[in-house]
Amino acid sequence: MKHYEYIIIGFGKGGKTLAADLAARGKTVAMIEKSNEMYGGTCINIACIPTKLLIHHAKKDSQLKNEKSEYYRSAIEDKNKTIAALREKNYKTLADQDTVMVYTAEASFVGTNQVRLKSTEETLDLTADYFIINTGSEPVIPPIDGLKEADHVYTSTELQQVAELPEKLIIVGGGYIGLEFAVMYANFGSEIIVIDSASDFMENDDRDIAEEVLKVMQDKGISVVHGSKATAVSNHESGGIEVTLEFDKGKELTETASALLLATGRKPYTEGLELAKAGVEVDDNGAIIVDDYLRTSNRQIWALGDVNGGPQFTYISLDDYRIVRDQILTGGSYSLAKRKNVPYSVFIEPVLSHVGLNEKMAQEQNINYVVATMPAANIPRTKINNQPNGLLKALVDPETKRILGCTLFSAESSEMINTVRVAMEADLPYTFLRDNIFTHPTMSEGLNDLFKKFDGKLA
Ligand SMILES: Cc1cc2nc3c(=O)[nH]c(=O)nc-3n(C[C@H](O)[C@H](O)[C@H](O)COP(=O)(O)OP(=O)(O)OC[C@H]3O[C@@H](n4cnc5c(N)ncnc54)[C@H](O)[C@@H]3O)c2cc1C
Ligand SMILES: NC(=O)c1ccc[n+]([C@@H]2O[C@H](COP(=O)([O-])OP(=O)(O)OC[C@H]3O[C@@H](n4cnc5c(N)ncnc54)[C@H](O)[C@@H]3O)[C@@H](O)[C@H]2O)c1
Repeated sequence: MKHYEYIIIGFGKGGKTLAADLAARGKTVAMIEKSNEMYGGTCINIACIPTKLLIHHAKKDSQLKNEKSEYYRSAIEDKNKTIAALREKNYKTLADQDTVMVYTAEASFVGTNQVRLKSTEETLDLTADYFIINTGSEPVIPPIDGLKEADHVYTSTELQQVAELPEKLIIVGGGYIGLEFAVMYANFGSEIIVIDSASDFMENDDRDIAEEVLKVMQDKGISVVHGSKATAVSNHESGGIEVTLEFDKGKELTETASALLLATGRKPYTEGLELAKAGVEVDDNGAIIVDDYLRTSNRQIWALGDVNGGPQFTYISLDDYRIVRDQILTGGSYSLAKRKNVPYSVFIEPVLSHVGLNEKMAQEQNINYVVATMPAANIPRTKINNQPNGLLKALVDPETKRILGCTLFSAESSEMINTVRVAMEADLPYTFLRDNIFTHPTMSEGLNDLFKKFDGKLA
């Protein structure tokens, strides 16, 4: 039976980065990926890269979109071409290493140090000294009557494969995927309804930010219904689908549409791994239980990325890699306990980015704060970009003058938020961003003005 020093299950961000590092040090590695359509993992094949490329295409000059169906089809074709090239590059990056073997097969544990690989051609057992599980997540499918029988019901992965632009799209779930797809398909020319079961739109965000986002979405013609669930779907005689929505505890409404997108969250993917045979425990949500060093209940096995139940972002899978790399290769001591201020960007229009606390969280945690807000339109660059929508907001600790959190709903906020995080991580006072030299005319210089607003508010 073939033996490796390391076996990595799943070609995700953390695992592939670790595999390359291990190979560079001459370690023997087996990378096991169950699908030849997924080399490089979720991000490059069905998530971040393809969706942001489609969002980019959707934003382009509307004159190009006279024939919106044709335009959409060509955007999907371009997306497919781009990710095929990325996939090949990712495959070669590992497969070309002398000490790495990429297996295209589904892995499951048969013992504490042994996995079984099943592909269409063969079944093969491998052993290793150490294992890294990096198998990602899968969509949560809500209980909706008629789902199995209805056509035109898609997850985000499936909808990206459909080259026909839906004339009208109902999106169940108003989280990251729901909002990004709503804006993207509205820009491609679809009519959009977003329904979410939460009682408030973007219920975890501050109301001023949520209201600003809602206003911008509605100005695009997107309808948002919160406190509502899809309870039943069926094929409609028009060729589309009929969706029954429940709202206000028991009231019902029927909508027809060309397609339905399910975007109600994602859960750790461990199906078929037979974790119990390796002594690896999972929690009630199906996430692999890990300690601060991402070690599972089997000390020879680590779990990285979405599968360990942490925040579901590619850059968190990469940060998980840093934790394991430190233990295996570089003798560092990075751990989950040291990870703070995880930022995020939701790629709507303008982009919504956040780091640290918002007012809601500060109040819930009884943390003293001073707040400042500023319309994005105050930033000169927005006159050039013609992107005046949005609101910037920051919280500062009145005692220490440190930044507690920041929400930027503005053009280019996905770049700006990283600057704010650096200031927070470096434990710099808010005056650092107030007085930092930013080039002009840029969106970043808006941070000077946002943080200047604290001057009169802080003793
Ligand atoms: C539509 C969408 C858009 C997103 N946009 C963003 C974004 O803009 N920015 C961002 O940071 N995050 C985004 N995310 C989240 C991000 O894609 C994930 O958090 C990230 O890709 C998870 O990476 P991972 O390392 O956990 O594993 P993955 O990249 O998910 O890799 C897991 C791999 O394991 C394989 N696998 C599973 N089981 C087995 C098995 N038994 N044997 C062999 N192989 C197996 C799978 O086929 C898969 O290739 C998005 C997600 C979605 C769905
Ligand atoms: N830009 C990014 O970084 C990005 C983009 C897309 C996805 N992602 C990642 O992918 C993950 C999954 O995204 P997502 O949008 O599926 O999940 P999510 O958790 O962000 O949002 C799910 C939404 O669905 C709603 N919901 C749940 N059940 C429902 C039901 N039965 N009916 C109606 N609404 C319901 C919830 O209230 C919530 O608002 C995210 O957690 C995120 O980490 C990140």
